[in-house]
Amino acid sequence: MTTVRAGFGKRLQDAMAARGPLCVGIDPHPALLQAWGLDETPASLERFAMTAVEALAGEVAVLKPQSAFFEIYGSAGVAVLERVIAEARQAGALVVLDVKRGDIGSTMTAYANAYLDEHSPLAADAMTVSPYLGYGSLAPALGIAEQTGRGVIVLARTSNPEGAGLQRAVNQEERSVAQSIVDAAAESNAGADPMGYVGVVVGATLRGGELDLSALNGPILAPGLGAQGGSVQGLRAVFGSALPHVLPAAAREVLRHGPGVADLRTAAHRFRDDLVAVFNA
Ligand SMILES: O=c1ccn([C@@H]2O[C@H](COP(=O)(O)O)[C@@H](O)[C@H]2O)c(=O)[nH]1
Repeated sequence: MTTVRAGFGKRLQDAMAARGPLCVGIDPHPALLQAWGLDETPASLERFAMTAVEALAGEVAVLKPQSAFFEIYGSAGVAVLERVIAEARQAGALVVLDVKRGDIGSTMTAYANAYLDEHSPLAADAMTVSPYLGYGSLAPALGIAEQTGRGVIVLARTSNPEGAGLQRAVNQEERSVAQSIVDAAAESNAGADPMGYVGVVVGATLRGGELDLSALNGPILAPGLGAQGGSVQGLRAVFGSALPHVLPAAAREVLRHGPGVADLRTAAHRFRDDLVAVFNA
């Protein structure tokens, strides 16, 4: 295990300051492949994903490949994912691998080694994890992330409508499940400056005021912009004073402008400029 530079919180803050607060998802949906004139083969997957990397990795703060869309193609798809991660990082983007893993501790160690260890071909800057087996079960991933200067981003209050029933349920301490995840992440980040390595996912599709994010001291990944109905203009209402820690994310909203590299870049720049205006308002 090799330690990389500064911690993930600091690296993310620097990237957002330099390139703007935008994370673009690399989600090779079958419908997007078709819209780009591509078929559903590993060669087309590679063409799609590497075009997105070429257009965006030198421009935006974070790229977030969605592992599922690569896994569809088996080992050929995973090989493309390896290339996406390596070349995006080489071009200066931070890579958050959206894999949403979560398991008992011993297996969690293996997942963390797969996605966060420097020597793994799939090592990203951060991975998404599911806390459904309990926040404590994520400890191996938190440990490896902290030691290697990487991040872990924990599902808290997701962007999809089906998440509400489970995530808004109230526990014995009268905290919602989502709030208890935010509170646990806040404990992991305590004392970190400028912010810690444990992020949470909170959808950009939510109404404001549901969660207290004031003590988190970590990144807030906010998917759901565009295709899922979340709006850039609505971000301040959703996140309030936590907005400086928010990393807004969109995949289809940017990728639908392909397959031209220049068109993708222009769409990302426009999106980023809209976000900067809202963050600075
Ligand atoms: O709460 C969540 C957590 C993750 N996602 C992922 O983000 C992208 C969203 O894609 P869009 O095209 O911008 O809708 C996708 O990979 C999801 O798995 C999320 O949407 N919500």
